[in-house]
Amino acid sequence: MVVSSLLLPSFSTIVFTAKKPINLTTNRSNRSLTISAAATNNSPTLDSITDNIKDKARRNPTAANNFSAKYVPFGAGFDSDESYSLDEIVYRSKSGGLLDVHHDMEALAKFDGAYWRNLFDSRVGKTTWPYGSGVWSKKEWVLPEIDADDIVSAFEGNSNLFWAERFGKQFVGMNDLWVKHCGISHTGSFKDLGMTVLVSQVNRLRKMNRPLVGVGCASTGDTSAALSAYCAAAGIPSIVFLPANKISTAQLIQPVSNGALVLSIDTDFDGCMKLIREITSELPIYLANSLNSLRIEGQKTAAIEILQQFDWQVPDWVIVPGGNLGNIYAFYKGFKMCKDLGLVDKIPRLVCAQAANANPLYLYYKNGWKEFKAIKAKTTFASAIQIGDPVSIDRAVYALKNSNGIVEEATEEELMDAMALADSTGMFICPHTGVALTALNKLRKSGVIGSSDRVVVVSTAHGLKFADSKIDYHSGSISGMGGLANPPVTVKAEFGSVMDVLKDFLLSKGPE
Ligand SMILES: Cc1ncc(COP(=O)(O)O)c(C=O)c1O
Ligand SMILES: N[C@@H](CCOP(=O)(O)O)C(=O)O
Repeated sequence: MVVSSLLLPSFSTIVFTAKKPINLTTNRSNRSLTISAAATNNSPTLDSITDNIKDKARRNPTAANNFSAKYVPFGAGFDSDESYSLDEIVYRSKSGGLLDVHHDMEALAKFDGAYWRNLFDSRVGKTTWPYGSGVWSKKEWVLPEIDADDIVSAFEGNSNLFWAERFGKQFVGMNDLWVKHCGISHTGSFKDLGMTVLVSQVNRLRKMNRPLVGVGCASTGDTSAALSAYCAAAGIPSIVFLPANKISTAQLIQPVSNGALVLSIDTDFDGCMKLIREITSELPIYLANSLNSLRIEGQKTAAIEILQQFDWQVPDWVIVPGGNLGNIYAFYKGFKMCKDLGLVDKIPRLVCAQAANANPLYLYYKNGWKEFKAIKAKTTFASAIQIGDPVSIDRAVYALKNSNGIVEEATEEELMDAMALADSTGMFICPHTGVALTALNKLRKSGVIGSSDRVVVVSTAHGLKFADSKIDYHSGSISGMGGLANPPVTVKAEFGSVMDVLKDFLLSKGPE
C-alpha cells in the first residue's frame, strides 16, 4: 500500500494496527519509509497513546465566558468607532497609526482581583493544556476567544526571577535587586512570549481558510528565532529577513535549523523592516513583528508574572532594554491591567535602557519629548537593539509618560563591562541586559533609585546567543575594552607548571 504523506489523515485518527509493512512514500522524492509491522505488535494503538494533554483539554472544555478582545486604534477605547475583529488581517489603523488589542474590561471586571490572582496562581507549574504555559495561564487576558486546540505553545514563560544578591550588594549597594530571566526560554529570548500568541492566531486563521501562506518578519535575530520555531512546530512556512552580518552566529542558525526561508539582506534592521512591511502588504504573508499588536498580548504576561512571583507585591522599578520598543509598552500594559482589575494597587516606575549607539528614544526623552527623529543606528554589541527607527515609538512614549518613567543609555564599554560584571557573579547575560544594568548603575549613582528600592532588571535573551562577543571581550581583542577580561591560561601538562600558575592565582586572591 502506498500512501502519499499529504493524504495522511490527521494524527489523532491514525491507528497503527497493520500486520504488514506500511510503505509511506512522499510525492517529493522516491525515497520511501517502511514501518515494520513487527514494531507495532503488542504496541499500544495510536488511539490510546494519543490520549494526550490536548485531548484531555478537548474533553474538559473550560466554562464558556463572555470575554472578548478586538483591535482599536492605539489610544482609543473599547467603544471606539473604528475597531476590527482579531480574525481580520490588519496591522494599522485607517489613519496609518498603530493598533492595540483592547479587552472587554467590563466583562473581566465582573471577577475581582482575588479571583484572578487565585486563578493564575492555580495554573503555575502544571502541564494542563494550554495553561501550563506562562502566557496561556493568562489566556482570558491574552486571546480569550481562541480555541485551546488552535494554540501553538512550547509552555513558554514562567521564567526564573533571579535574586541578584551578590551583584546587588557588591556593585550597586542594593539588597533587593532581581533579574527576570526572560531569555531562559524555548528559543532563548522573550520573543517566545509574543510569538506563541501570534502563531496561534495564524494557526486559527489558516484553519478558517484565511489566505495566509506563511508568516514573515524582519529581525535582529531573536524575533526570527522565535517565529521559525513556533511556525515549525505548527507546520506553517516562515520567512525571515535578516540584516547581513549583523546578527550572531547562534541567532542565524536558529531559523536555518527550523527550516525557515532565511533572507540575508545587505541592509540594517530598519531596512529589513521597511521591506517586510512592503512585502506583507503585497503577498499573503502575515507580519510577525511587534508592529502587529498580537505580539504585545503575549509579552505583557511577563509583567503579570513578575507580580505573581512577588506574591502580588509591586516592585518599585522595572528596567527594560529597548529597541523596536514593543516590549516596554508590553510591560506597561501588563502592569496596568493588573492595577485596573484590582490584582494590585499601583504600577512600578519603568526605565527603558538603550545602547548609546542606537538611542533614538533616549534623544527624544532628553529633548523633553519635543521632536522625535529616527536615526541611523550604529554598530553595537547589543546587536538585537541596533534599531534607529522603532515602530513602537508612540507605544513607548505612552508607557513611559504613564509610569513616571525614565530613559537611560549605555556606551559600548559600559554595557560590556556591566555584562562581564554580572557574569562574574554567576549570571550569563546578553549585552542587552548589560545595557539595562548600566542604566541601573547610573540611576543608583545619581540617587534616583534608592538602596532599599525593589528593582527588577529584565534580561531579554540568553547569554549563549552572544558567546562571540563574550569571547572577544575576554580575549582582550576589542580595543579599549576588557577591563574585566578573564582569558583562559595556557599551561604545560606538567606538575611544576600547573603549581606555578596555581600559586600565583592563590596569592592574588589572598586570605579573605
Ligand atoms: C535581546 C533583545 N533585547 C531587547 C530587545 C528590545 O525589545 P523591543 O524591540 O521590544 O524594544 C530585543 C529586540 O528588539 C531583543 O532581541
Ligand atoms: N530585537 C528584535 C527586533 C524586532 O523586534 P520586534 O519585537 O518588532 O519583532 C529581533 O530580534 O528581531
